[in-house]
Amino acid sequence: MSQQLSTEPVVSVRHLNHSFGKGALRKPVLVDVNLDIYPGEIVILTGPSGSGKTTLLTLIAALRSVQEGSVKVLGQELYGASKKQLVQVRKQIGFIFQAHNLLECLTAQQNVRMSLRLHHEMPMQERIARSIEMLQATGMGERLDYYPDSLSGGQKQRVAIARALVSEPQLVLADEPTAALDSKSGRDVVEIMQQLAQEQGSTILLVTHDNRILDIADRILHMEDGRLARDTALRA
Ligand SMILES: Nc1ncnc2c1ncn2[C@@H]1O[C@H](COP(=O)(O)OP(=O)(O)OP(=O)(O)O)[C@@H](O)[C@H]1O
Repeated sequence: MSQQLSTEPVVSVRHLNHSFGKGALRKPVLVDVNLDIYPGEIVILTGPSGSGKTTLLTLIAALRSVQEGSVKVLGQELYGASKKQLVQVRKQIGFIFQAHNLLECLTAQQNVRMSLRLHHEMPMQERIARSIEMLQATGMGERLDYYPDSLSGGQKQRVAIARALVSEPQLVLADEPTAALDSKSGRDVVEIMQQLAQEQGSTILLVTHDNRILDIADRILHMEDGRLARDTALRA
């Protein structure tokens, strides 16, 4: 990706090591991980269960502390960063998880609008308009006022995508977004993610076991035993 080499990476990881447990029970989970992800890339992180994918994703998400090495996200070094700095980074990331984490007491539209609550400068009318627009873009325009318990798994995941993307984050992190879905719904949700991210110029890092969606990636990173074993470019 020659044109990207001159661009600053959105995510840059150097010599990252991570362990769980202490003393004799200490278990290394990530071993000397190095990677760069550039603006606009869709990168899939795959590998066997227990290979460290979620641990790596949560470190990049500023959801756990970096023990050793460097993790730079959107220009901020996370090693040694303060709580305030970590919160600041998290605010700029869109999250999509397997368990969509929608608030059951809020409608689809209210769930999406929640994502804009930190945008104090944005008038309420605009927040509402953007939330509706994003739900329409994910094919949920007919169900704006539905509560999560009356939506199917695929529909909930579409709401979760709308919620993650409505603030136009530079970085979207997704952990098994299709795991709870049948193959058609799974394909649909990743295609929506791909299309919206392309329109917004967002970068996506997506952890999955789902071989049916690998082709949406620009690059596939394969983890084994805590190491990055392969880095395969699908599109130059
Ligand atoms: N909080 C924790 N405390 C102790 N060990 C943990 C913790 N979280 C994860 N582990 C261990 O770290 C290793 C890597 O876990 P991780 O969840 O990162 O793997 P994964 O590749 O995402 O797996 P899967 O595909 O099954 O989700 C596993 O052996 C797991 O048991």
